[in-house]
Amino acid sequence: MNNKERITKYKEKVNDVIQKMIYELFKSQPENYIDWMIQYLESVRFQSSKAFSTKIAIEYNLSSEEEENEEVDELPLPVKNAKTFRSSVSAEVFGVHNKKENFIPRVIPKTEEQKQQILEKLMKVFMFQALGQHEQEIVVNAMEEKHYTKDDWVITQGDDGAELYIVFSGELDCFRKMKPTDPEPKFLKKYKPGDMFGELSLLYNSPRAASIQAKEDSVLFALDRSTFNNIVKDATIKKRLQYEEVLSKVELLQSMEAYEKTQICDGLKEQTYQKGEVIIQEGEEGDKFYMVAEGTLAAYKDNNGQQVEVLRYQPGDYFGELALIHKLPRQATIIAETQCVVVYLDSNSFLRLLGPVEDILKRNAETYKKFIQN
Ligand SMILES: Nc1ncnc2c1ncn2[C@@H]1O[C@@H]2COP(=O)(O)O[C@H]2[C@H]1O
Repeated sequence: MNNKERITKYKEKVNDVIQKMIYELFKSQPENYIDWMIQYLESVRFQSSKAFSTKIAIEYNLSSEEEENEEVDELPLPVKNAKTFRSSVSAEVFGVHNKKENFIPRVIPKTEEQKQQILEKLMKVFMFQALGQHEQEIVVNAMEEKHYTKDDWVITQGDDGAELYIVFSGELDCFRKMKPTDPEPKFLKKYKPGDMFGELSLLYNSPRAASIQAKEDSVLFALDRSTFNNIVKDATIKKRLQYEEVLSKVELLQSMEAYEKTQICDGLKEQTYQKGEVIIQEGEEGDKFYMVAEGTLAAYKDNNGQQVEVLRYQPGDYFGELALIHKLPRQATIIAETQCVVVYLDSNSFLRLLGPVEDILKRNAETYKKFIQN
């Protein structure tokens, strides 16, 4: 490429950003347009960094023609040509258009019994678990009961999304066309009572990434975009961004789909240990699976009263799976060698979310079979 061509290409790139910014600016007409533009450009910088694309990494639409033959599950930025599924992610993701101050939550009348039933289901969904009582009440009040008969489509891939759903009763199937040219969508998963879906387009202001059909008569509770935005969206995005980086270092999870990894992020809890603190004690019952986010740790086994070091862990490593897979007592004591940050899943979430890598876990566990008591 000669210098003239380079400048032309450069101009195109700069113009593209400026034109989009002006378009968004005129659309929202903020009073303080300088602050708005700074915020917008920061969001674009964040958006176009590689870190961002792997972090948001929720591209369930398709990208450019060159990639047309690949199954893409990352977010291609910026938006490309008309042959693709619509893939834009609005600046709303970054809070530019979020006007929280005017939020008046909707209230759909319900009996106390209905409220209790909704709350019960809500508390099984990770992203609602951390809510305070007042926020829980707002969400429960805003939920709308919806009935679908067998074969009804609840969500159609490519549509705009206005609600997320929690399954109260019934069963639904999730399908997705991986490429616009696919004749048939691929079956992805089933949804049963207590499951949640339809959150992606609310989180990232993107088109529906998959289609969902009732397999039998089903009752769902729908939460509107405005309540979702004001109560759970920021915390969920923050958590996903924060932990996707931690999970990206865990080799075990590399074969998992981006969407499955986001589900793990939602379920993670975090704990810090000081140097010398015991995270797991040999012989005890185990109910958590850990991944190392920061610091180093070591595993010791008791050998006639002597503690013998058998393994070391660093960021990206995991431990605590044996007790959960094989229902064994803890096979080693794990101690923090430095100050450590670990993220963990409880045993139910571990068994549910790590199903796709169970074989790898079992295979890897073979390597320390020699340490396991008969
Ligand atoms: N692999 C997947 N990729 C994208 N969406 C998925 C996947 N599995 C389940 N879904 C759900 O399907 C929903 C379709 O609507 P949304 O894009 O709003 O949110 C999506 C997710 O809740």
